[in-house]
Amino acid sequence: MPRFAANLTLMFTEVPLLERFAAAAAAGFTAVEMLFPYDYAPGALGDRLERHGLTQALFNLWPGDWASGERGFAARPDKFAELQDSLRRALPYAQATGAKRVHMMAGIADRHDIATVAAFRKSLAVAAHFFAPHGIDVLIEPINGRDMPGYFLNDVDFARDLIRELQIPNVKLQLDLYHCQILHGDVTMRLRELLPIIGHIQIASVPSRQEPDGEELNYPFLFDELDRLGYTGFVGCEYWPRGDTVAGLGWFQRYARKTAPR
Ligand SMILES: O=C(O)C(=O)[C@@H](O)CO
Ligand SMILES: [Mg+2]
Repeated sequence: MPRFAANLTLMFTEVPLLERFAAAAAAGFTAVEMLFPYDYAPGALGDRLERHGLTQALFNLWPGDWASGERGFAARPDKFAELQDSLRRALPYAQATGAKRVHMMAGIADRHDIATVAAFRKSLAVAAHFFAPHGIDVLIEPINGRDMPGYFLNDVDFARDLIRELQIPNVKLQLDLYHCQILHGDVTMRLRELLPIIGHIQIASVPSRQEPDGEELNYPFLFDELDRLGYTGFVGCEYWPRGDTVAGLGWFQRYARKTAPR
């Protein structure tokens, strides 16, 4: 059975972020993820995880000024200092939460430019080297251009080829099935092919990016497929609830932890 992680940036927004840990545990989740933890003290997050018996599956490196359009630095030759700073900034959060994977965003950049590709390769090598002693994987995620116009990493095959070519053991693919379906389709065959390099999976319905309980993708089939493939990682629920988060968890009932959290 897949191990689901509630995305606390998108889910349980009925309450402030630090209270979402309790809400996720009460709903039967055993793991959580979030986009950016940097507004909170690392210890405060670690404390909530411990208190509610939760595992932190993932968080993102600091992406720069999101409001002004920044979406990470990894493919930005002009932002290498910021990329290095984002690694140092993430480490205390990984240590306090026990997260074993971080998502490194590529940034807004042209993927067909030699300099941006070179910067991305360099950033991956540097980040992987930085996190390897801590047992942390660096993930890259192809994101569709409708949601994130101009984003560098907008092709699953490009990410696959790069990961295979680099052969850095702690560089892996974050396969968000929502983006994969919009970008390419053929999700099941991609899961089968990419399993050896997948470090994290995320889900949402397509096209609404809401509960994974209808529309284009047949999630019960895909969850069973993950079992058939022997996927042991996490599945991040990165979707916008249609309304109340708990009311929308009908799809999750067969996977929820039944015993009360600590
Ligand atoms: O947009 C997504 O999909 C993500 O997983 C985020 O980490 C980046 O916005
Ligand atoms: Mg995602």
